Amino acid sequence: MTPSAATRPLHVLVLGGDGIGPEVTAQALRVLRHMQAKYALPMQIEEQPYGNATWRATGSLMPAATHAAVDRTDAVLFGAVDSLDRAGMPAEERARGSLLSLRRRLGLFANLRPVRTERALDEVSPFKPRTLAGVDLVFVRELSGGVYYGEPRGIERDADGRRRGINTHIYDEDQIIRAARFAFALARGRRGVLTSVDKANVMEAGALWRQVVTALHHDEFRDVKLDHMLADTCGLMLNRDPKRFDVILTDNLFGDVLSDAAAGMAGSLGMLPSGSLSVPKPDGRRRALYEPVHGSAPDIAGKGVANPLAAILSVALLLRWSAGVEAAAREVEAAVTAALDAGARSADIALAGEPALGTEAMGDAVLARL
Ligand SMILES: NC(=O)c1ccc[n+]([C@@H]2O[C@H](COP(=O)([O-])OP(=O)(O)OC[C@H]3O[C@@H](n4cnc5c(N)ncnc54)[C@H](O)[C@@H]3O)[C@@H](O)[C@H]2O)c1
Ligand SMILES: CC(C)[C@H](C(=O)O)[C@@H](O)C(=O)O
Ligand SMILES: [Mg+2]
Repeated sequence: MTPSAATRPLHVLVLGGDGIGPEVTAQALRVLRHMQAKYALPMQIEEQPYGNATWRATGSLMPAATHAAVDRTDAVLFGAVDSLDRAGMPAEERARGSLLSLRRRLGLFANLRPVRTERALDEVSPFKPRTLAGVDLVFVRELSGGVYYGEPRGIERDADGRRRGINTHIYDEDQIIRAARFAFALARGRRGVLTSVDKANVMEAGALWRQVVTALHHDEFRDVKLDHMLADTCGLMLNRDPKRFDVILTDNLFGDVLSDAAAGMAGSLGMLPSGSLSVPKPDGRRRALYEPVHGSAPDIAGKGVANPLAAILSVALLLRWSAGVEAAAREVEAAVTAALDAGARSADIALAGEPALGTEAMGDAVLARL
């Protein structure tokens, strides 16, 4: 019999990955271990190698031991992948070890990307303080489908020998319902407003998306206010009137692009965390993966200057969604705010001429407040 989630320690698998991934994850892990001790959380933490350096050393992006750990874990704490630095890597290895196959293997479908603004960073953001004040939104990015996974895909030659790249954007209604139900329920527990974002005007999958979300709203969530918005308009509204948003439900590709675009509000991509969830397993737990929204940042990797706050805030999401300890999650978020209020700044969120802290010193600034 599967031990119940209440009796089995939460297994957390740490995969630092590439570039700044290991640097920011090291700070996130310090915070996780601190909170584990402080709240006496039943948690088993395991680190495993993953990424391009692992491939160079072992011939595998994700060696067998890492694969096995993925199969038994409840929650992955992930750093970043560099999917561009893979010259010479066989296509099967890329596919086998990719972040997309990891997400699929874990059954992740709901990618939460909260965007909050910090008053201390008003000057850093290109937006006006009056636009930023009170921004508190969360993307629910559908993570299992769309153009990321649709078949056929590939680069082929047409009859004239010209190459063409092919990707296919597909959503079935079960995928839409699953993500939408999650997003409606989330909105119900927040300010009760869901904005569903699609391109129903040009894409059949978008038209279906809109129909399915509308029907689900009618059948199960009439107490939530539903708005539909085209994805390009959403891009505009995110910088004109971001306060109008509470929960934004959207597909895999639009969610990827729009969440990076929203990072400007938070002052830096180095500020945005994310958490991705599966449907509940038989023991009641959802499998999950927590990672910063940003990537491996090759331009600053190895210098010890990356901002670890997105990774640390991803730990807050782990504490909330996988460990179920809301108080601990809030404490981490409050410690980040307090560190910023006290002037702690990594280079990406420092004003010109302002002294900047390195990655570890930013971790220290948060830990000092926990
Ligand atoms: N989930 C992921 O692992 C993930 C996400 C996005 C991109 N990527 C991969 O990362 C690689 C690089 O992509 P990119 O450069 O377009 O995007 P990126 O997110 O790595 O970096 C974009 C810009 O933001 C800066 N930045 C990002 N995170 C930062 C942090 N924590 N502190 C300070 N500055 C930070 C970088 O220095 C860079 O200037 C690519 O191979 C891409 O596929 C991975
Ligand atoms: C690295 C890449 C596959 C990934 C995505 O597009 O999902 C990244 O951009 C993200 O935002 O997590
Ligand atoms: Mg992205």
